Amino acid sequence: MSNTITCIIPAYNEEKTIGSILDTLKKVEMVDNIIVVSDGSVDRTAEIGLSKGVKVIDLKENKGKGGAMQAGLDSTDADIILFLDADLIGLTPTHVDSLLEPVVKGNALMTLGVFTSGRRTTDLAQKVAPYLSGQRAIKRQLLNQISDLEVSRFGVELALTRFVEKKEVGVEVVQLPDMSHVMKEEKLGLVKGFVARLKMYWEIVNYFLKNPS
Ligand SMILES: O=c1ccn([C@@H]2O[C@H](COP(=O)(O)OP(=O)(O)O)[C@@H](O)[C@H]2O)c(=O)[nH]1
Ligand SMILES: O=C(O)[C@@H](COP(=O)(O)O)O[C@H]1O[C@H](CO)[C@@H](O)[C@H](O)[C@H]1O
Repeated sequence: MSNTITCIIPAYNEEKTIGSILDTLKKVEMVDNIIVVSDGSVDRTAEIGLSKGVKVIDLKENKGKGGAMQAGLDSTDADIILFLDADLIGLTPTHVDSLLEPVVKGNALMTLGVFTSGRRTTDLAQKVAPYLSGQRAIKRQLLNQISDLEVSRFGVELALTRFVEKKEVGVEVVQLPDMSHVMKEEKLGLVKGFVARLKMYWEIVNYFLKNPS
């Protein structure tokens, strides 16, 4: 069976890291298309995406992570979607292959990537809450059944996780060695970063409160 694979990268002001992620992705044979969704970025994120020759959706207003992911989905009919964050450090083609293979081979409908042996802080966060990871490959047919991604903001990972749990769908957890991401406090400074972190937690809790079961 032939599977088309599109990688969607929601990106909000990620000019420092998006370029190297795209360089890595372009080396992966299995990936047919790459879409960067610049989520109201005010830096060079969209420009860098275009300079790397990938499709860029340049949202004029910030819709939140879930909204950016949905905008990417609306513009592709690929059978398998790979979601990656735009602030990854240490992404290699092997990581990408390991996220895709179980879904391509039909051994899982979704994979979930978890950082290991990267940096202590980011490893720990994913150990505590692996289901919040932004690195996943997932069959399109599943995504079509989830109606509220667009409005979920940072609740999007919870939305995906709860959906697959409810449907009792096969999920494979994939270890992503030596990978990390740039933390909010590193991107924005201690105070603004911490405020952004609280806002993210609030968006996750808010999604949970609105969707209690
Ligand atoms: O309003 C937003 C907030 C975040 N993101 C993207 O979603 C991913 C994960 O967000 P972030 O890096 O802030 O979360 P962290 O990985 O630090 O938890 C990154 O690619 C962000 O650029 C987005 O598209 N819109
Ligand atoms: O690991 C975490 O606790 C958070 C926050 O990361 P940082 O505080 O920026 O290191 O990041 C994850 O959770 C977000 C919300 O579900 C996801 O969108 C991110 O992709 C994921 O890395």
